Amino acid sequence: MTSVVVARSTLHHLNRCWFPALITSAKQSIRPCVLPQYARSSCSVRVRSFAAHRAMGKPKVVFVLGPPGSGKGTQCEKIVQEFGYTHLSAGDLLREERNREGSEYGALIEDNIKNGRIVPVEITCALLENAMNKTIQATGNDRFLIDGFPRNEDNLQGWTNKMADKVEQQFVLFFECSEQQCTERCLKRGESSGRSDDNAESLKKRFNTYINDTVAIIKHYEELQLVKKIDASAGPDAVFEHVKAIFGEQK
Ligand SMILES: Nc1ncnc2c1ncn2[C@@H]1O[C@H](COP(=O)(O)OP(=O)(O)O)[C@@H](O)[C@H]1O
Ligand SMILES: Nc1ccn([C@H]2C[C@H](O)[C@@H](COP(=O)(O)OP(=O)(O)O)O2)c(=O)n1
Repeated sequence: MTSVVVARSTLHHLNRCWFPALITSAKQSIRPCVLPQYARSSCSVRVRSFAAHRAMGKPKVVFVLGPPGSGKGTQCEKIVQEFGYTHLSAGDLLREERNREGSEYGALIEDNIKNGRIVPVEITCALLENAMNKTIQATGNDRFLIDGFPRNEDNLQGWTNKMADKVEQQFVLFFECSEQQCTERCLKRGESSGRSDDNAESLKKRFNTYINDTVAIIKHYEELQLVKKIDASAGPDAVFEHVKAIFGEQK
C-alpha cells in the first residue's frame, strides 16, 4: 500500500494541541483513499512548512452532510478525482481510531457507533485536525471535504471553538434522500461493508439521531445561506452532475 509518512516530531507537535493520547504511533501514514489522485501516484510529495502554508491563506473546508446512506462518501470520492480536494470522513477516522491498537477511546467509539449516537466532539475534532495537518504537511493540499461532520450541537460548538477561525468555510453540501431509500442502500452496503452499524436496528437509531440532531445543524447553516442542497435519490453519476455544477461555480 502506498502511503505518505509524516515525521514523528511533527505529529507530536501537532497532537499537543488536542488529545495527546490520540494517534501516538511512531509513524503515521495517510491512507491513499484520503489523498487526492496526484498525491497517491507520487512518492515525492511536496512538503510545505506551516509558515509558508499560512502565507497562502487558511485551509478551505466544505462540510458534507446528509442522512446515513445518502451517498456522501461516494460523491466525495468523485469530487476528489475531479476537483482535487482531500476527503476526510469523520466516520472513517473514528473507525480507524476505534481499531487502533492501544486506543483508549476504542470502546467508547464503538458503543456510540453501534447505537447510532454521536461521539464527543473532543475526539472527532482532534482526529479531523490531525488529519488536516498531516495532509497539509505531506501534500500541501489545503482543500478539504469534511464528510459527516458537524452532526449535532456538540460537534458544532466544538468545531466553532477550536477550528472555525483557522479555516475558510466554503459551503455545506447537503445530500437529501428519503429514509427508505437510504436504509435500502445501507442494508445492501452492510452485506459486504463489515460495519457494525449497517443493520436494521442500528439504522433506526442512526436515523433518529439524524432527524433529532443533524437536521438542526443543516438548518443552522441554511440560515447562514451556506447550504447547497442536492437531490441524492438518483444514481451516483446523475447526482454527480449536480455536484459538479456546484464546484464548477467556485473560484
Ligand atoms: N446515488 C446512489 N444511488 C444508489 N446507490 C448509491 C448512491 N450513492 C451511493 N450509493 C451506494 O449506497 C451505499 C451508501 O453510500 P455511501 O456513499 O457510503 O453513503 P454515506 O457516506 O452517505 O453513508 C453504498 O453502498 C453506495 O455504493
Ligand atoms: N461527526 C460524527 C460522524 C460519525 N460519527 C459516528 C456515528 C455515526 O453513526 C457513525 C458512522 O458515520 P458515517 O459518517 O461513517 O456513516 P453514515 O453517514 O451514517 O453512513 O460514526 C460520529 O460519532 N460523529
